[in-house]
Amino acid sequence: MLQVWDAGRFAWTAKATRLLKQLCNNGNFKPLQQAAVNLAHKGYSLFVHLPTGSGKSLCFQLPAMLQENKVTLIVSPLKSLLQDQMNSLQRLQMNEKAHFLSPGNVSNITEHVCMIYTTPEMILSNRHASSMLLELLKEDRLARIVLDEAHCILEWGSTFRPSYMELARFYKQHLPHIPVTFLTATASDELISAICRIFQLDNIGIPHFKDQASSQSMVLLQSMEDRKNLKLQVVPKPPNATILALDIVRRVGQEPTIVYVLSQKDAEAVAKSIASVGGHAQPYHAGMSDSARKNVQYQWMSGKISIVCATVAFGMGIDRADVRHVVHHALPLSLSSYMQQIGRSGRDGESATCTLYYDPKDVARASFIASGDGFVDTSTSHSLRSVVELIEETGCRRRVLYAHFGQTLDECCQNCNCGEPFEMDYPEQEKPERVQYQSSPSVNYQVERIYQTLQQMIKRDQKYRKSHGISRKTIQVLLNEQPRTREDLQYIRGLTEQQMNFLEPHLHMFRQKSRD
Ligand SMILES: Nc1ncnc2c1ncn2[C@@H]1O[C@H](COP(=O)(O)OP(=O)(O)OP(=O)(O)O)[C@@H](O)[C@H]1O
Repeated sequence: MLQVWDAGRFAWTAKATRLLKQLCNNGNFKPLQQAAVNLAHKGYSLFVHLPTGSGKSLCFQLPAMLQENKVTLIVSPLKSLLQDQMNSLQRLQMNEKAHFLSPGNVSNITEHVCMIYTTPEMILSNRHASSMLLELLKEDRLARIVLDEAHCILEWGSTFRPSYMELARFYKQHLPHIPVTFLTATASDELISAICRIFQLDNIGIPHFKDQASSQSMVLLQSMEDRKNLKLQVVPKPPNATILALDIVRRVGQEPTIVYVLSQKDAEAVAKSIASVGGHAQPYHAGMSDSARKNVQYQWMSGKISIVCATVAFGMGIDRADVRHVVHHALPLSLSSYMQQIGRSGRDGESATCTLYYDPKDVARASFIASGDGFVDTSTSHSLRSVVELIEETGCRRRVLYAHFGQTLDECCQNCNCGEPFEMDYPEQEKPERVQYQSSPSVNYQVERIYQTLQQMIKRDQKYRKSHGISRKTIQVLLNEQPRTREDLQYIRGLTEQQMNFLEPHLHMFRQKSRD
């Protein structure tokens, strides 16, 4: 059914193709772009989960331009991202179609405007902006809400950007019949379900093209690229800041690098210690002035400095293809952030290295920062546990990472440092103690991983329904029994014929060795 949507057979196809040529330098549609346009034009809500650089912007720009006399509201977490979009529309001489909503620029929206770009804070805290939005709603001119970088809703919504969660409340209260498009390059199954729950949308799979569309029905369009050019490594974190700085410089040399840190203070401190050992580094974080941040970004983009020590805000929308290293100075707060951040490297297809420094002591600090208020809820601890699980993995890390996002990789990528001894060559007196892994209920992680992967597969496979899914309890039994054939499955209590059919090609999953 997806092929039907991802093709040109609709009344608006000719106009959409003309607009595409204008927007993309005579290009042709990339995979799933046409499906996004067609489904949006029909009135469905969408969750577009595509890799960075795959052309997600077109998935909302084009439907916005197709709808006459209506306006699409695009909400993005960073002003710099909004500015980039405005600049590229300007280059295409299409800037009259877009309006950048800021405190000094709420009125003067001309009749040519079909896209209003803004931040969540602007809608929620600027009285003029919210009443303008409600006015558009009253006049039936609000076509759609687009939430760019949708993973921020959960990852930031409960901590340092509460306006993301408030936006969901605003939506439910005032705009529940307006279709939404969520865009992100990283989304786990859990994130997608949580967003459906928060926005009260039904994830309906791929609809039949004759179905009656509804804004409450959300269609998930996703594909993930297996970025084999990224070498994933986890190394123990030297206990001393100078030795750590030296180690970073030794690894990255003069090559374009982003070092992700957990706090603004860390960004300053790490940049300083890298600079003190000869690296060309500068900090980048939200506590700096706009001009200071722009200056660092410029220096880095133009090659004047090679290393940016940054908080999570850096990277989104930074379009530099030749980043050779992403270094995690501390734990990423979730696998979605990790995926998003490593995805900034090697976008030119050349090899790049993603190095995560791990000290078990960092887990407590990361939980504290992730919780915002020091209160660690289950979703925060679950996200962090998945990160620790990836670090602890003795097999292929890429496999674990992709499984979290519902994708099965059959073989080790041969490009992660799995199986390597977890030791480094530090000066004798500074040598960190061998990292003691915290004992963890790995079997449960394994169950969860397989459960998420199977859930994802069942959703994609039209032969099966949700009810054919396998419970966590049964997965645990299957892990214990390790069935090899369809016949073996018949001895597992409670499995239906359909479940056995579904499981049969995936029995290898239950033979992965548990690490308890
Ligand atoms: N169909 C197409 N043909 C040619 N170029 C395209 C097409 N779609 C998008 N592009 C171009 O690809 C580039 C990346 O597009 P875009 O910024 O929308 O990607 P993205 O998926 O939003 O990436 P990110 O996750 O990094 O924000 C842009 O320069 C855009 O003009």
